[in-house]
Amino acid sequence: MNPLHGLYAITDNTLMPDDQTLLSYVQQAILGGAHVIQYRDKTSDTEKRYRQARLLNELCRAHNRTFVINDDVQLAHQCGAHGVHIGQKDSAIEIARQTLGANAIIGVTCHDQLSLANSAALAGADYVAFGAFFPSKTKPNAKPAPLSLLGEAKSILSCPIVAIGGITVDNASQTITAGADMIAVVHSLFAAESITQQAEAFAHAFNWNE
Ligand SMILES: Cc1ncc(COP(=O)(O)OP(=O)(O)O)c(N)n1
Ligand SMILES: Cc1ncsc1CCOP(=O)(O)O
Ligand SMILES: [Mg+2]
Repeated sequence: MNPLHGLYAITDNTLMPDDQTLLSYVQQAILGGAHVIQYRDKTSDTEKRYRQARLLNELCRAHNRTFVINDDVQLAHQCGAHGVHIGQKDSAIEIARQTLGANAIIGVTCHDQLSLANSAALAGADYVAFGAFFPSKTKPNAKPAPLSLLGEAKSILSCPIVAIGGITVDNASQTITAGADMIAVVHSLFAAESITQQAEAFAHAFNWNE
Protein backbone atom coordinates (compact mmCIF):
# COMPACT_ATOMS: atom_id res chain seq x y z
CA MET A 1 0.00 0.00 0.00
CA ASN A 2 1.33 3.43 -0.90
CA PRO A 3 2.59 5.85 1.77
CA LEU A 4 0.39 8.60 3.22
CA HIS A 5 1.72 11.31 0.90
CA GLY A 6 0.53 13.29 -2.10
CA LEU A 7 -2.96 13.71 -3.54
CA TYR A 8 -5.89 12.58 -1.36
CA ALA A 9 -9.08 12.38 -3.44
CA ILE A 10 -12.46 12.58 -1.71
CA THR A 11 -15.59 11.43 -3.54
CA ASP A 12 -18.82 13.41 -3.63
CA ASN A 13 -22.33 11.99 -4.05
CA THR A 14 -23.47 15.08 -5.97
CA LEU A 15 -20.62 15.09 -8.51
CA MET A 16 -20.73 11.28 -8.72
CA PRO A 17 -24.41 10.32 -8.30
CA ASP A 18 -24.24 6.71 -9.60
CA ASP A 19 -21.95 3.66 -9.50
CA GLN A 20 -20.63 4.08 -13.05
CA THR A 21 -19.67 7.75 -12.61
CA LEU A 22 -18.18 7.09 -9.18
CA LEU A 23 -15.96 4.24 -10.36
CA SER A 24 -14.94 6.00 -13.59
CA TYR A 25 -14.00 9.24 -11.84
CA VAL A 26 -12.06 7.50 -9.08
CA GLN A 27 -10.18 5.37 -11.63
CA GLN A 28 -9.27 8.55 -13.54
CA ALA A 29 -8.01 10.13 -10.32
CA ILE A 30 -5.93 7.04 -9.54
CA LEU A 31 -4.47 6.99 -13.06
CA GLY A 32 -3.54 10.66 -12.59
CA GLY A 33 -1.65 9.91 -9.38
CA ALA A 34 -4.08 10.09 -6.44
CA HIS A 35 -2.56 8.07 -3.58
CA VAL A 36 -5.44 8.03 -1.11
CA ILE A 37 -9.16 7.70 -1.92
CA GLN A 38 -11.88 8.56 0.59
CA TYR A 39 -15.47 7.49 0.02
CA ARG A 40 -17.58 10.39 1.32
CA ASP A 41 -21.29 9.85 0.80
CA LYS A 42 -23.75 11.97 2.77
CA THR A 43 -26.92 10.18 1.69
CA SER A 44 -28.88 7.76 3.88
CA ASP A 45 -29.03 4.99 1.27
CA THR A 46 -27.24 2.27 3.26
CA GLU A 47 -27.57 -0.35 0.49
CA LYS A 48 -26.01 1.99 -2.07
CA ARG A 49 -23.26 3.03 0.37
CA TYR A 50 -22.32 -0.57 1.08
CA ARG A 51 -22.38 -1.52 -2.63
CA GLN A 52 -20.30 1.48 -3.67
CA ALA A 53 -17.82 1.08 -0.80
CA ARG A 54 -17.23 -2.55 -1.80
CA LEU A 55 -16.71 -1.58 -5.44
CA LEU A 56 -14.30 1.22 -4.56
CA ASN A 57 -12.40 -1.03 -2.18
CA GLU A 58 -11.85 -3.54 -5.01
CA LEU A 59 -10.78 -0.78 -7.41
CA CYS A 60 -8.34 0.79 -4.95
CA ARG A 61 -6.79 -2.52 -3.97
CA ALA A 62 -6.38 -3.46 -7.64
CA HIS A 63 -4.29 -0.28 -8.03
CA ASN A 64 -2.53 -0.59 -4.65
CA ARG A 65 -4.11 2.62 -3.42
CA THR A 66 -5.13 3.45 0.14
CA PHE A 67 -8.90 3.43 0.61
CA VAL A 68 -10.71 4.97 3.59
CA ILE A 69 -14.36 5.53 4.43
CA ASN A 70 -15.61 8.87 5.72
CA ASP A 71 -17.45 8.89 9.08
CA ASP A 72 -18.71 5.31 9.15
CA VAL A 73 -16.48 2.88 11.09
CA GLN A 74 -18.89 -0.03 10.61
CA LEU A 75 -18.99 0.48 6.85
CA ALA A 76 -15.18 0.62 6.78
CA HIS A 77 -15.10 -2.72 8.59
CA GLN A 78 -17.83 -4.31 6.45
CA CYS A 79 -16.36 -3.30 3.08
CA GLY A 80 -12.75 -4.17 3.94
CA ALA A 81 -11.36 -0.64 3.58
CA HIS A 82 -7.87 0.20 4.85
CA GLY A 83 -9.39 2.60 7.33
CA VAL A 84 -11.68 5.45 8.23
CA HIS A 85 -11.67 9.22 8.48
CA ILE A 86 -13.48 10.55 11.54
CA GLY A 87 -14.56 14.05 12.41
CA GLN A 88 -15.05 15.58 15.82
CA LYS A 89 -18.73 14.54 15.75
CA ASP A 90 -18.11 11.00 14.49
CA SER A 91 -16.94 7.89 16.36
CA ALA A 92 -14.06 8.17 18.82
CA ILE A 93 -10.61 7.03 17.72
CA GLU A 94 -10.64 4.34 20.37
CA ILE A 95 -13.83 2.81 18.93
CA ALA A 96 -12.45 2.98 15.40
CA ARG A 97 -9.19 1.31 16.47
CA GLN A 98 -11.04 -1.38 18.47
CA THR A 99 -13.26 -2.12 15.45
CA LEU A 100 -10.71 -1.90 12.65
CA GLY A 101 -7.57 -3.16 14.34
CA ALA A 102 -3.97 -2.12 14.87
CA ASN A 103 -3.09 -1.93 11.17
CA ALA A 104 -6.06 0.19 10.11
CA ILE A 105 -5.53 3.76 8.94
CA ILE A 106 -7.46 6.22 11.12
CA GLY A 107 -7.51 9.87 10.14
CA VAL A 108 -8.97 12.66 12.25
CA THR A 109 -10.40 16.09 11.39
CA CYS A 110 -8.77 18.81 13.51
CA HIS A 111 -10.20 21.95 11.87
CA ASP A 112 -8.01 24.92 12.99
CA GLN A 113 -7.04 23.42 16.35
CA LEU A 114 -3.51 22.18 17.01
CA SER A 115 -4.72 20.87 20.36
CA LEU A 116 -7.16 18.52 18.62
CA ALA A 117 -4.34 17.17 16.47
CA ASN A 118 -2.08 16.64 19.48
CA SER A 119 -4.84 14.71 21.25
CA ALA A 120 -5.62 12.70 18.12
CA ALA A 121 -1.96 11.79 17.61
CA LEU A 122 -1.63 10.75 21.25
CA ALA A 123 -4.76 8.60 20.85
CA GLY A 124 -3.18 6.81 17.89
CA ALA A 125 -4.37 8.66 14.80
CA ASP A 126 -2.41 7.74 11.66
CA TYR A 127 -2.84 11.21 10.16
CA VAL A 128 -4.50 14.51 11.09
CA ALA A 129 -6.34 16.91 8.78
CA PHE A 130 -6.58 20.70 9.04
CA GLY A 131 -8.72 23.14 7.13
CA ALA A 132 -10.46 24.80 5.43
CA PHE A 133 -7.51 26.79 4.04
CA PHE A 134 -9.47 28.33 1.19
CA PRO A 135 -13.20 28.88 0.45
CA SER A 136 -14.74 25.46 -0.19
CA LYS A 137 -17.46 24.77 -2.77
CA THR A 138 -18.19 21.45 -1.08
CA LYS A 139 -18.35 22.77 2.49
CA PRO A 140 -18.89 26.54 2.25
CA ASN A 141 -19.49 26.81 6.00
CA ALA A 142 -16.25 25.07 6.99
CA LYS A 143 -14.34 27.07 9.61
CA PRO A 144 -11.25 28.71 8.04
CA ALA A 145 -7.74 27.74 9.18
CA PRO A 146 -4.49 29.75 8.73
CA LEU A 147 -1.69 28.28 6.59
CA SER A 148 0.70 28.91 9.49
CA LEU A 149 -1.06 26.08 11.35
CA LEU A 150 0.54 23.54 9.00
CA GLY A 151 4.07 24.56 9.96
CA GLU A 152 3.20 24.62 13.65
CA ALA A 153 1.73 21.12 13.38
CA LYS A 154 4.74 19.88 11.42
CA SER A 155 7.04 21.08 14.19
CA ILE A 156 5.33 19.06 16.94
CA LEU A 157 3.65 16.08 15.24
CA SER A 158 5.31 13.02 13.72
CA CYS A 159 2.24 11.76 11.83
CA PRO A 160 1.36 12.86 8.26
CA ILE A 161 -0.55 16.12 7.95
CA VAL A 162 -3.43 16.64 5.52
CA ALA A 163 -4.63 20.02 4.24
CA ILE A 164 -8.23 20.38 3.04
CA GLY A 165 -10.69 23.02 1.96
CA GLY A 166 -10.93 24.81 -1.37
CA ILE A 167 -7.58 23.45 -2.56
CA THR A 168 -6.93 23.97 -6.26
CA VAL A 169 -4.02 23.40 -8.64
CA ASP A 170 -3.19 27.10 -8.23
CA ASN A 171 -3.10 27.27 -4.42
CA ALA A 172 -1.97 23.69 -3.59
CA SER A 173 1.72 24.61 -3.46
CA GLN A 174 0.99 27.12 -0.66
CA THR A 175 -0.24 24.29 1.58
CA ILE A 176 2.62 21.98 0.62
CA THR A 177 5.25 24.67 1.24
CA ALA A 178 3.53 25.42 4.57
CA GLY A 179 3.94 21.77 5.64
CA ALA A 180 1.15 19.57 4.24
CA ASP A 181 2.12 15.99 3.43
CA MET A 182 -1.18 15.37 1.64
CA ILE A 183 -3.73 17.65 -0.01
CA ALA A 184 -7.35 16.50 0.20
CA VAL A 185 -9.51 17.65 -2.67
CA VAL A 186 -13.13 17.23 -3.76
CA HIS A 187 -14.47 19.80 -6.20
CA SER A 188 -11.40 21.06 -8.06
CA LEU A 189 -10.48 17.44 -8.85
CA PHE A 190 -13.79 15.73 -9.57
CA ALA A 191 -15.43 18.71 -11.31
CA ALA A 192 -12.45 19.07 -13.67
CA GLU A 193 -12.87 18.49 -17.41
CA SER A 194 -10.02 15.95 -17.33
CA ILE A 195 -9.76 14.36 -13.89
CA THR A 196 -6.60 12.46 -14.80
CA GLN A 197 -4.82 15.61 -16.01
CA GLN A 198 -6.02 17.52 -12.94
CA ALA A 199 -4.69 14.78 -10.66
CA GLU A 200 -1.37 14.89 -12.51
CA ALA A 201 -1.23 18.66 -11.99
CA PHE A 202 -1.72 18.17 -8.24
CA ALA A 203 0.97 15.49 -8.22
CA HIS A 204 3.37 17.95 -9.93
CA ALA A 205 2.75 20.44 -7.09
CA PHE A 206 4.51 17.98 -4.80
CA ASN A 207 7.42 17.48 -7.18
CA TRP A 208 7.91 21.21 -7.57
CA ASN A 209 8.14 21.51 -3.80
CA GLU A 210 10.88 18.86 -3.50
C1 LIG B 1 -9.15 14.25 4.82
C2 LIG B 1 -10.38 14.83 5.41
N1 LIG B 1 -10.29 15.92 6.22
C3 LIG B 1 -11.41 16.45 6.76
C4 LIG B 1 -12.64 15.90 6.51
C5 LIG B 1 -13.88 16.46 7.14
O1 LIG B 1 -14.41 15.53 8.03
P1 LIG B 1 -15.62 15.98 8.98
O2 LIG B 1 -15.23 17.17 9.78
O3 LIG B 1 -16.07 14.78 9.74
O4 LIG B 1 -16.75 16.43 7.96
P2 LIG B 1 -17.49 15.52 6.87
O5 LIG B 1 -16.49 15.25 5.77
O6 LIG B 1 -17.91 14.26 7.54
O7 LIG B 1 -18.64 16.37 6.40
C6 LIG B 1 -12.70 14.77 5.67
N2 LIG B 1 -13.89 14.18 5.38
N3 LIG B 1 -11.57 14.25 5.13
C1 LIG C 1 -14.90 17.75 3.86
C2 LIG C 1 -14.31 19.07 4.10
N1 LIG C 1 -13.86 19.47 5.32
C3 LIG C 1 -13.38 20.67 5.38
S1 LIG C 1 -13.50 21.43 3.82
C4 LIG C 1 -14.19 20.03 3.12
C5 LIG C 1 -14.60 19.95 1.72
C6 LIG C 1 -13.44 19.90 0.79
O1 LIG C 1 -13.96 19.96 -0.54
P1 LIG C 1 -13.35 20.98 -1.61
O2 LIG C 1 -12.01 20.43 -2.00
O3 LIG C 1 -14.35 20.93 -2.74
O4 LIG C 1 -13.26 22.32 -0.97
MG1 LIG D 1 -17.43 13.37 9.32
